[in-house]
Amino acid sequence: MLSFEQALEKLLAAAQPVEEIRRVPLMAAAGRVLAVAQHSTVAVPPLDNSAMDGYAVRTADITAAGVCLPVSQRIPAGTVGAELKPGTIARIFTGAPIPEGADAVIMQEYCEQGEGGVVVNQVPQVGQNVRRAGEDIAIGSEILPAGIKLRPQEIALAASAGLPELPVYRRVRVGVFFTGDELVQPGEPLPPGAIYNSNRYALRTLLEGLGCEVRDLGAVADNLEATRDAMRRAAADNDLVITSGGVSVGEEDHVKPAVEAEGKLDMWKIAIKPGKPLAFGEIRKEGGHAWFIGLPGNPVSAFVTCLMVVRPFLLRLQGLSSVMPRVLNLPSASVWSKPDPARLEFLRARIDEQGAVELFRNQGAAAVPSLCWSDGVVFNPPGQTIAVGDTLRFASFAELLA
Ligand SMILES: Nc1nc2c(c(=O)[nH]1)N[C@H]1C(S)=C(S)[C@@H](COP(=O)(O)OP(=O)(O)OC[C@H]3O[C@@H](n4cnc5c(N)ncnc54)[C@H](O)[C@@H]3O)O[C@H]1N2
Ligand code: MOO
Repeated sequence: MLSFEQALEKLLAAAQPVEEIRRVPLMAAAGRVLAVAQHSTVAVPPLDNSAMDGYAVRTADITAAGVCLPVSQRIPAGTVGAELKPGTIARIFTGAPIPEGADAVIMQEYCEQGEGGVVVNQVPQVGQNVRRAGEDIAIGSEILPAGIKLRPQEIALAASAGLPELPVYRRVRVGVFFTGDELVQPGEPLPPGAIYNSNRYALRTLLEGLGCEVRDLGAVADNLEATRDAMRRAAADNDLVITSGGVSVGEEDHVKPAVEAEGKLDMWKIAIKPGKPLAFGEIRKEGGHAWFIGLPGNPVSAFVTCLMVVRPFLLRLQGLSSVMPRVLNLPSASVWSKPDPARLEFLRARIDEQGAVELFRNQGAAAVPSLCWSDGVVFNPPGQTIAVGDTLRFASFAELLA
């Protein structure tokens, strides 16, 4: 058996970011992966400006509270004032540039109308309520590193530096299909011995959520010719082909022989639960190959291995530099007395209001409700029992599915 770390190491050693890079308008860049680091060609803010509505002053003119000074100009945001005459103050608004000669802004709450001017009821400090040019973004500085997924906040940062478009990696294309004579689609009647094809729905929505273009070939007849044909079609336009089922030791399935006939296959046993059997390989196509990953058929196994094993591989194809989920150390609210002696368990769990981890009672490899009830998974090392209060390593679905 491979350890979880060994399996990831092998996968990540194979994965390279897709080669094509395209420039897309900023508005279309959310959710994409930035291919080239970005630097700001402007300072933000561009000029020293006021953080408050009030009066721009020369601090030397106001050595005691109660001084009355004439207002020599008015500076709304979007305009640039003249040099501030000594012995005067300037009406100024939030975001407006500080006039030459002024070195502080007094909030209007500390000022009142006086005879022939404004009475200032505060002694200002130099720099008070002044936002310095470049204090948020220095000109020429790197604002976005390559290899990050662009969220609304990164789009905002690019916009504030005036960038109209960004270079992103092309979306990764994944072909999926499903074999198994027992599978029927939701909406169809369920004959004896049949089950609904839930993996199709799980994997397709999960992969789309991770930013992939998914080509879904649907259910494929359970014979070698149809499976080989589906492998070729799934590989043709795509970077990666994913199937579920037929990777264990049974003889009924055609996924393994189809991949062997159309490319190369490596059968792995990974010391994880759920999700021990996994097929990794490649399918030949014009000009190269598509990667192949065969997930186990059990619905929870397929879902969890897709998140824990396929996801890092996929993120690397997408061009992301950080591919492992953040793991938090949290106290357990549950007991776990029957750990697997040899495999790392991914236990479905949720976080209670105290921030403690509760384990779902049914950790079976087919129990889809465990995924819905949970907020994420606990990484439980082989043979480790759990008592209330023990520290658990937890990764959240909120992060794994985004
Ligand atoms: N003798 C052994 N038997 C099994 C072993 C083993 O080591 N020795 N491993 C077990 C483990 S672990 C898993 S996981 C499964 C994986 O089996 P396969 O990947 O070959 O999957 P199938 O046999 O095709 O299906 C397993 C299970 O999942 C259901 N299934 C399949 N596809 C779907 C789908 N699209 N949607 C919903 N459910 C699906 C299928 O009906 C079976 O119930 O093997 C164990 N056996
Ligand atoms: O470990 Mo299998 O993946 O039982 O479900």
